[in-house]
Amino acid sequence: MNPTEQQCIIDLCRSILATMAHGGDAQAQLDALCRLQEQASPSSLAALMIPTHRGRGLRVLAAPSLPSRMAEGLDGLSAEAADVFGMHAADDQVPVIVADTSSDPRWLAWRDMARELGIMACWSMPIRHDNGQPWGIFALFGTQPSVPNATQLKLLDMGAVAAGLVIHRMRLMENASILDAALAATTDAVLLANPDGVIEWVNPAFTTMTGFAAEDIIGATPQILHGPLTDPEVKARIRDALRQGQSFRGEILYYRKDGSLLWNELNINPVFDARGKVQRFFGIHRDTTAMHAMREQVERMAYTDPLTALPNRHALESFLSQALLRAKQNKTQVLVGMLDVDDFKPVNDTWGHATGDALLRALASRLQAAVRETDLVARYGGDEFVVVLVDLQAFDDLPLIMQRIHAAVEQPFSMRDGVQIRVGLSMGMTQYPQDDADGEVLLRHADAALYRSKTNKAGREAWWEFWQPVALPAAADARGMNGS
Ligand SMILES: Nc1nc2c(ncn2[C@@H]2O[C@H](COP(=O)(O)OP(=O)(O)OP(=O)(O)O)[C@@H](O)[C@H]2O)c(=O)[nH]1
Repeated sequence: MNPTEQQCIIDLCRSILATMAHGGDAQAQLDALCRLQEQASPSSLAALMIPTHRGRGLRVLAAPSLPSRMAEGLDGLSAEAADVFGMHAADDQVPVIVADTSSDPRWLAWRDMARELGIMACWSMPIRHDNGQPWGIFALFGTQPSVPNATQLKLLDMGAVAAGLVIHRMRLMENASILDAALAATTDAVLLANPDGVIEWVNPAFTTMTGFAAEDIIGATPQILHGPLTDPEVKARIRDALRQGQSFRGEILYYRKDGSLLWNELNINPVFDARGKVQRFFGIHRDTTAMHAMREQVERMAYTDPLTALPNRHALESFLSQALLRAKQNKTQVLVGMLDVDDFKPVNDTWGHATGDALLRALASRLQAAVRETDLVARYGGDEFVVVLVDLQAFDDLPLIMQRIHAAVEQPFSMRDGVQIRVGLSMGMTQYPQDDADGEVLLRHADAALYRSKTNKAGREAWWEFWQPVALPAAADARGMNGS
């Protein structure tokens, strides 16, 4: 290669590098690469062609100097043409030189078209991806039959490599913009954090979901979303998983920017670099607040009596077993009282079921007001209620508590249309640990005591009855108490 040719290569190389370094529009760069080839090989026209979407034929990607008639003629060339240009050749970067399209047998099928378009020679160089897949071809069409000299071949080779880089960048940008569009369209919030958990990027749905704009949160860590009710155990699980470069999937309670609660189904995955080191964490957040509220409501309903809104029998059983456990630990006593309204049936019969319902509701709130917050009043069914009095050190306060409970029925119930209704109350009681340690047994004892109280309703001295293994007539006096 003589000094002039060497200089020519150096000049083109510099021009290619300048074009690449300039950045900007990929199409403009490809056009510039075509023009540089044309400068190096006068009386030739350059075209960059890439496979069609289905990969069978060819379409023109850049051909700034090609008359439109020629570009249209080349656009959509068949798979066979792509082969002739060397696109699928097994060897890497081997040019295909057709010195004379009118006599070369490889151009037989396009001879007429070539003559019509004035393509008399064609030098083409395949452009390949790292994985060997063909990305396209860089072709120079001569208006006269000709073969390239060594310099021209070298320049074509360099042009093809540079075009490959630009196409690669184009593909990356296309993929990135597809990804951007998908992330912008999803209703899931997406977050990208560095290995230290510092947030680097969030999508628009993240802002919609949390109220935090990108500028509020970029540079912070997801702890900005935590609050007093965020489960520390879940936080620790996330921390541990990420520290070990593992994924995390689970539900966490976050706080929106305005302080409102946000239940989130969280899916965090590490993104590794080529050496297997965590490079980023990719988090997808799905808002489960509505689902959570619904679940809580269903759970509440399962534990709540719909008429009085008191805890139901199910809730009573779990409360009682917990209360007994605590009482065992703290060596305190628990009292279980089963209450039944006296002569409630006539209320329904006289004033109607709706009035009966209203009375039960009013009685429920009076009973609830009569006990401490830590105690429990539950509706057991019909006109029956259960009180569980916890943390009793001794039974000294019992007369007072009983008085307060009975006070619930001492004032008449004011119903619609000025109707005043009075009812009585009966109660059967049992106590932990004296009578039993099992909640179910204690409830049975209280029921049995209530039954005895009801049986003696007409002639009884007290409105309540303690459970006794054997029915002793002076049960109340034996415990040193007097009923009202
Ligand atoms: N309004 C209303 N009535 C109910 C409800 N559940 C049960 N009852 C009625 O409550 C009454 C309870 O029956 P009892 O306890 O035998 O009737 P009682 O007149 O209170 O009899 P004693 O308890 O022996 O004084 C029945 O008439 C049931 O129909 C309810 O949710 N609403």
